[in-house]
Amino acid sequence: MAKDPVRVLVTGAAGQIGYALVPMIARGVMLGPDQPVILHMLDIPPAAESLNGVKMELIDAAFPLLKGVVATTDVVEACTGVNIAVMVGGFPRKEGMERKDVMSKNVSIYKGQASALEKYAAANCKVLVVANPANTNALILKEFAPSIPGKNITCLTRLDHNRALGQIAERLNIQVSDVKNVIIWGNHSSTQYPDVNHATVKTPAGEKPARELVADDDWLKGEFITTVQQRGAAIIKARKLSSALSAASAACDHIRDWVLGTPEGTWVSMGVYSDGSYNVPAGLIYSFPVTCRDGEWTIVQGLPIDEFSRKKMDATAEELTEEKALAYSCLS
Ligand SMILES: NC(=O)c1ccc[n+]([C@@H]2O[C@H](COP(=O)([O-])OP(=O)(O)OC[C@H]3O[C@@H](n4cnc5c(N)ncnc54)[C@H](O)[C@@H]3O)[C@@H](O)[C@H]2O)c1
Ligand SMILES: O=C(O)C[C@H](O)C(=O)O
Repeated sequence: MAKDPVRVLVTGAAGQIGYALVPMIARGVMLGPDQPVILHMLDIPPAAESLNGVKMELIDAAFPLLKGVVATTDVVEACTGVNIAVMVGGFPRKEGMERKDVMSKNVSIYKGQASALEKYAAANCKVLVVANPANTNALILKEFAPSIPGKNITCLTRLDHNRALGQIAERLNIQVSDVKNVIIWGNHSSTQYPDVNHATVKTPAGEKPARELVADDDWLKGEFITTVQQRGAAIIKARKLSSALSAASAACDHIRDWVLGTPEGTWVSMGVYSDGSYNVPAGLIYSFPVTCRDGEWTIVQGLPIDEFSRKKMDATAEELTEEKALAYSCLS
């Protein structure tokens, strides 16, 4: 029997991530090849004509899974009945800026849209915040939508996770699909901690620790970490625009694994609210290793943390605590 369509909201849908993301969703990349979807696309009035152009292209692409398109500048219409909300709307940073430099513009958007989601989205709507500063926007959304279960509000660090997999694969000259279980801890910012201590690589002789195969601690503790931390800035420098296709693809990976589950023996990184695991201050939206099953994420517990990792995990938590205070000062 055909499945009922799932309503997926993409805010900022006329922007560059939106333009890459909506065809992926309509093709089944996010929710699977047998899951019909109805796309809800929100943008602001100056982008209305462009948003309508995206709608025209979606119709022209004749996607078999796409059962309807709502393109609107009305936040209530956009949020009504949605099962999944991918929050991309906001302003990207430009060359030379840190992600928190877009804080004052973006957090107020998230405060406003929190109420609309709370009132009009479907019960149990899953929310993914992509717009920067992603963790803090998600925190604001969570705090201003108290009736949405905290577990349903997440932010995107899967792009950083995928970047880390990519760097290990490039270094070892192997397929990226043979690398797994890297971790991004903390903020989607230059203080994030990409951790390979538990990562493994599939080899003809079985799974081996990535650290052992790379066999270069200086690189793993130095250039590997800074490359992943600074990758967003490197893309902006190269394209004069921030990452879009990789961000859209990572957003699909995040929702797909959350809804359909992570493969056995594999974890992924998601920005989720901290319950105090790994001594991360409770209540922050912090990136952890998680497994997903039956539509719920669970933080992977019990991983040994060495002193090097501890310092980096604490530094990124501290930045998130500061960002939270800054966000509230922008809102007041
Ligand atoms: N978390 C991540 O991994 C990650 C990766 C890449 C980009 N980003 C962030 O995603 C965001 C979007 O990036 P982009 O390159 O698509 O930017 P963009 O400027 O191309 O698109 C953003 C869109 O949001 C719209 N918008 C602005 N205010 C809005 C509002 N109140 N409601 C709805 N829509 C609104 C704009 O009109 C625009 O169409 C940025 O904040 C960027 O920094 C995050
Ligand atoms: O770095 C940015 O500002 C965009 C995005 O967060 C990224 O990581 O590519």
